[in-house]
Amino acid sequence: MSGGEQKPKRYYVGVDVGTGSVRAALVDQSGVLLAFADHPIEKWEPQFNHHEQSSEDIWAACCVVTKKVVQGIDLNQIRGLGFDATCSLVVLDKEFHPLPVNHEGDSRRNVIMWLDHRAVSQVNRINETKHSVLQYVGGVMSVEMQAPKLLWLKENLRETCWDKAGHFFDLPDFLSWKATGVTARSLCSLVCKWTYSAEKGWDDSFWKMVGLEDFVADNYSKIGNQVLPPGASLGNGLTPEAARDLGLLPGIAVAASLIDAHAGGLGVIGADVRGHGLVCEGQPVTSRLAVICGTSSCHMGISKDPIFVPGVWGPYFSAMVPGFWLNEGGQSVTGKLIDHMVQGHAAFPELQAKATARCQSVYAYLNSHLDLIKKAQPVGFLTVDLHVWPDFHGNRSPLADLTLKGMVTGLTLSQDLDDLAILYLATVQAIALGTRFIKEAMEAAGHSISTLFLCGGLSKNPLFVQMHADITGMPVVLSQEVESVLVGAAILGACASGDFASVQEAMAKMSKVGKVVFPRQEDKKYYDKKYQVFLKLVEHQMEYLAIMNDD
Ligand SMILES: Nc1ncnc2c1ncn2[C@@H]1O[C@H](COP(=O)(O)OP(=O)(O)O)[C@@H](O)[C@H]1O
Ligand SMILES: O=C(CO)[C@H](O)[C@H](O)COP(=O)(O)O
Repeated sequence: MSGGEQKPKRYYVGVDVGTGSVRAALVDQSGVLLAFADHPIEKWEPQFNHHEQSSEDIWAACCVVTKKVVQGIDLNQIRGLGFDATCSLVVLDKEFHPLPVNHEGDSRRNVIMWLDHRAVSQVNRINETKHSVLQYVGGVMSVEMQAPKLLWLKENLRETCWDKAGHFFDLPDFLSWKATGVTARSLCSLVCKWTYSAEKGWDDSFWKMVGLEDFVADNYSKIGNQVLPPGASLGNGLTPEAARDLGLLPGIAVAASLIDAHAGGLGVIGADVRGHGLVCEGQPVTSRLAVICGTSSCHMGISKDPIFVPGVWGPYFSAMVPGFWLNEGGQSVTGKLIDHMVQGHAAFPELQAKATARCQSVYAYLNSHLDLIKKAQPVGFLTVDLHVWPDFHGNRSPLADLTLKGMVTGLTLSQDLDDLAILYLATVQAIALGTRFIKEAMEAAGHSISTLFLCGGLSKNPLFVQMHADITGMPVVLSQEVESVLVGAAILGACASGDFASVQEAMAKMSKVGKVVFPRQEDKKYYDKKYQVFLKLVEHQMEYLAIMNDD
């Protein structure tokens, strides 16, 4: 190439399937987002605790957003494609057609969503086995994982679904199959949600013990017997049919995928932090906790050696950063809880009208309203007598108890906008207190965490970010690209293309620090007291349960 000529640019497409929408981005080699698009996806809740989606609807949304972000680009410059998605369960028949996961027989609804809690009896029986694989999910399997859902299908939809099924995919693996025709699964999905071990493979005795011996008999062909590390290139890349659907060229590299939280982790955890005054600058990467906050929040901590944290998923080997063990704490509803509290309040129509009049989101309006009513005190002090326990959808970590319920104490007769704003604040604080609870459990087991790296939809909320800093007492790092989960998906595509030698190299080059939010040390005493009350709330809930169950 002569001196004046520029090297052709290299781009990657990342696709992120969240709970409520699909997003795509065109990303360059330094991790800058050049184009972004999103599209909503359908959700059904046919009965309480049953949550379903459609894999065809999700794929159609992936096509819409991908076509949008590559508009006007020379397609030859797109080198790789990476997918991440929620860890929902997709069911297809032997010819790869959708099968119903519901009593109504509606085959369009062929996805049991990650937050579906239908398989309570199944997960209780699985946990009673005390099988050794349970050590690698924090000691207790979650109802949100795949084994209980598979058992539910076998026990409840034998003829219409189970007997006809040919393929059970985690959603991220469904997407990579749809793009390439390759049925290999990502190590990430299988290790985190399906009890696969990166070192030992499937454990036949587990599946036999829980009543799913069918998988052993057919050598795991329905749930995956070919496993690849995230970022590995799949088959011959994008098929001509998928290329047509997505508006890309056939043959471009497609990566083995990641669960969405894990893609967020890749997108933020490896950034160069020099020059930001952060204590983690002189510490190993294991001092960083990535917190991916969307519909749910996931707390991703890595370690060189396995750490067993009761009630926190993992340790999972190489499920996020290759060569590292991962522990994944979580809160099942966070964004969804904030939306629920705000939208269910009597003053919501007034809030909506006022926010619309100012062309603001309801959250931006509430944040400025809190600033107006706080008087001389810091905003956070408005909840001195209002406390929330946030487990409206059970506790994922560190109590691993799906029977726990939400609690609010400090209600008055008021239902005005001030009341809504303060309840919203107490809910945001409860979620941050939950993060502190998880972080302390991880530290008690051997993690040493000094810095939070936040991403996901909730990281766009400055109040949410500041409360996480103040309540945990740690600085919160936000990425330069607010859509860090998409950077993580693009890192996968970049690795599959061969443009980077390793996931670590791509992480270091493509994730960048944006803003850092430091804790207000002067408020520490107040939040320590809120934390004390927070822990009392759950203690009291358990006491109520004991009283009511006492004959
Ligand atoms: N601009 C914003 N300001 C405040 N909160 C937001 C904003 N955008 C999204 N959220 C919150 O983030 C949540 C959705 O996050 P997102 O990462 O899009 O979810 P998912 O990946 O589960 O689809 C919503 O429930 C909402 O509470
Ligand atoms: O279990 C998870 C990750 O392991 C997530 O909670 C699940 O994938 C949903 O993610 P999101 O809240 O971003 O939609």
